[in-house]
Amino acid sequence: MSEPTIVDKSAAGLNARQYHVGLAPGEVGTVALLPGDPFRVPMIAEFLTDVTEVAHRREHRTMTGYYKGRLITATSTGMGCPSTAIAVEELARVGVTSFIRVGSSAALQPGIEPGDLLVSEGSLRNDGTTAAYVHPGYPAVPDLAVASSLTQVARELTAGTARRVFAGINATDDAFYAEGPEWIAELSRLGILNVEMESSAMYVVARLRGLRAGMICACSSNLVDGASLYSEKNAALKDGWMASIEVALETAVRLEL
Ligand SMILES: O=P(O)(O)O[C@H]1O[C@H](CO)[C@@H](O)[C@H]1O
Ligand SMILES: O=c1cc[nH]c(=O)[nH]1
Repeated sequence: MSEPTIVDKSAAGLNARQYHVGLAPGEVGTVALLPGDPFRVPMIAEFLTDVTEVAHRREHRTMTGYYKGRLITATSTGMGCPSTAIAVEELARVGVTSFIRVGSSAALQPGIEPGDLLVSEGSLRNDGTTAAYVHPGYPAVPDLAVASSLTQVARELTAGTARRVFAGINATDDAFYAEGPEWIAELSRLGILNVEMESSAMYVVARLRGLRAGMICACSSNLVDGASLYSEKNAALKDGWMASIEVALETAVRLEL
């Protein structure tokens, strides 16, 4: 029997239109904002001029446009680490070098309200995707300059408003409905600020590929204060998303990402 010809995925399709995101080199800029939800990509486009919808395949919708003269790309990751890792890998192949996730996330410390802003200083990797890439002890961390700028800009843009800014370590979970009371209490006891489902994959893939990444989320609920996704205060989330998008765009401009 002849030897099998094993495909090397790290070499296949490098300069091609990418299989999942549907983008080709030259169609995007160097910085991408990454919301989870495809319906939030047009919310980012509201801040941009000369907007083009470049592609929409599966959960990955992409629009480009200009913010203060800088070409910005917005691509949705879908929910969870598997599709986020694919989006980061494929966006990197077509020219993106910096990623800022603008998401929603549940708070794990008391006193944080829906709509408040949460900047990530690192992620507890409770996901399966990054385990496929790296050793269990490998850290999932943002680019330090990006994280620090997100915090600084968020504080500046929210000064004098009711919206507050928190910075700290988040958790990245795989299973939204497996977050039971014991797990929530354990994360809170460890001082974890908030939980979401994508950042660990974005951070690990970005570090492995020599790229920059950061995350700013709007608080969607508070799992230790009884504010669930189904509570009335959730209306504040949309304003929080818009605020987080503006912070990410300003960061892209200031750091020339
Ligand atoms: O609103 P997005 O950015 O999707 O983020 C959060 O919302 C989803 C869960 O409701 C997960 O994707 C989680 O990370
Ligand atoms: O993982 C997540 C993300 C948002 N909200 C939650 O309750 N859990």
